Amino acid sequence: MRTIKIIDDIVKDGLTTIGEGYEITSDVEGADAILMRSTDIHGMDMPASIRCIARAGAGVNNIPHAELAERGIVVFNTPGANSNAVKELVIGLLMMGSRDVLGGMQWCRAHEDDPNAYAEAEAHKKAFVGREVKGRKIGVVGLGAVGSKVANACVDLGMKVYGYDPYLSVDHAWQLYRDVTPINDLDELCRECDYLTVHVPRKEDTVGMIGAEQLALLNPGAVVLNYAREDIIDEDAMEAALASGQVKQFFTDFATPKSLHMPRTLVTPHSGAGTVEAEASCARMAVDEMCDYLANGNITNSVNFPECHMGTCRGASRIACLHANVPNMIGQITAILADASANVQRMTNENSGRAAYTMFDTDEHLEPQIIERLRSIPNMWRVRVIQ
Ligand SMILES: NC(=O)c1ccc[n+]([C@@H]2O[C@H](COP(=O)([O-])OP(=O)(O)OC[C@H]3O[C@@H](n4cnc5c(N)ncnc54)[C@H](O)[C@@H]3O)[C@@H](O)[C@H]2O)c1
Ligand SMILES: O=C(O)[C@H](O)COP(=O)(O)O
Repeated sequence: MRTIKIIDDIVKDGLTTIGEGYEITSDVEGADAILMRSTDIHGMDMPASIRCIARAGAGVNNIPHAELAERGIVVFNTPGANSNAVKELVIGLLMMGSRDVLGGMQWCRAHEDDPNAYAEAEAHKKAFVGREVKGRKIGVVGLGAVGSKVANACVDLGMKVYGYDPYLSVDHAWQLYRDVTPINDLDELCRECDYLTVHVPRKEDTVGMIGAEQLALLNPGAVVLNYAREDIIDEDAMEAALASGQVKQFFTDFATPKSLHMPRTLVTPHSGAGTVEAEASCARMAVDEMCDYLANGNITNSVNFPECHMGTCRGASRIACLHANVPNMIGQITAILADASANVQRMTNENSGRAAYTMFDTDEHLEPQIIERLRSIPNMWRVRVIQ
């Protein structure tokens, strides 16, 4: 029986693909895997039993995945599974930023006991006149699963859409409408934008990437949206831009002590991915990735190990080696197997960044001392006997 510790609120619907042979445990100690969302687990005492962590969602800045790789723990996320939810909310807020919807509604509510409200509303409605997004310029920072959908939706709304993403994947490039103009320079993207929206992961080069300089390049009275992470946009710079009127309205998904007190800032409680559909599809994808890894050693959508697929084990045994991406690892592994006269049926090796993964099926079970020899290879992070 393999055990899974669930951290965070994972919807029941999303757990339906957990098959037989798995049980949910309340204790992380001794668990095989963790299924989680946004809880920050930096500094968590990670039990040696944990083999993988599946993050039901996109952002993994809450997980020390590089460090965990060296402990042989595979971290998964669920690319794209909540991107439509974020897109829909961002587009809704874009509309709110163009028309003072909230102000108008508040005015009406404030007049609920006024018998002349109907006539007064007619007289007052001029105060809530907005502008149309059609023909306006929007800059989209990050054109991944969310950004590409937002960019395309803005094209559909008749906006002039510009995108900045130096690491744009081929898949996302294929998904982008031709009307989205790529810009290779962030400042150039920001210049004269009426709207700016950020959709990048939180990492070293994205923290604070939108600062005073970038905000000053927007058209006066611009609307800015942050549905990525709280510190992609420098909060001090945003506060100053709101105070000066350079930014007319700021929408953010992050209720930081500062954002909650900034003028003309509408804060949502990290609800970008908050739809029943997105929660279920993230959880299902995370569960599938986790179960396939625990049962078969296959790796799909890991952020700290390469993709690796060998289907189910066809031999007597399947061994997975998680190790550093350095020369001569395969040489050392195969030398030990040759020494043991082990017949390898199938073998695969993949690498990405600092990590590599070697998996093989053998005709017979390997003796425990052979497994120990594999474990003792320098730079070997973990050896799993899967079957
Ligand atoms: N508010 C929410 O509930 C919510 C929901 C989903 C995602 N997010 C956040 O949004 C981020 C993006 O989500 P996604 O699903 O689109 O991820 P994604 O990985 O599909 O897309 C991220 C894109 O950012 C690009 N990028 C990376 N570094 C960049 C840089 N320095 N400059 C410009 N572009 C850069 C990548 O090339 C990629 O195309 C997530 O990492 C997460 O932090 C928030
Ligand atoms: O990165 C993500 O996918 C979002 O921020 C959603 O986070 P959540 O799973 O905590 O809603």
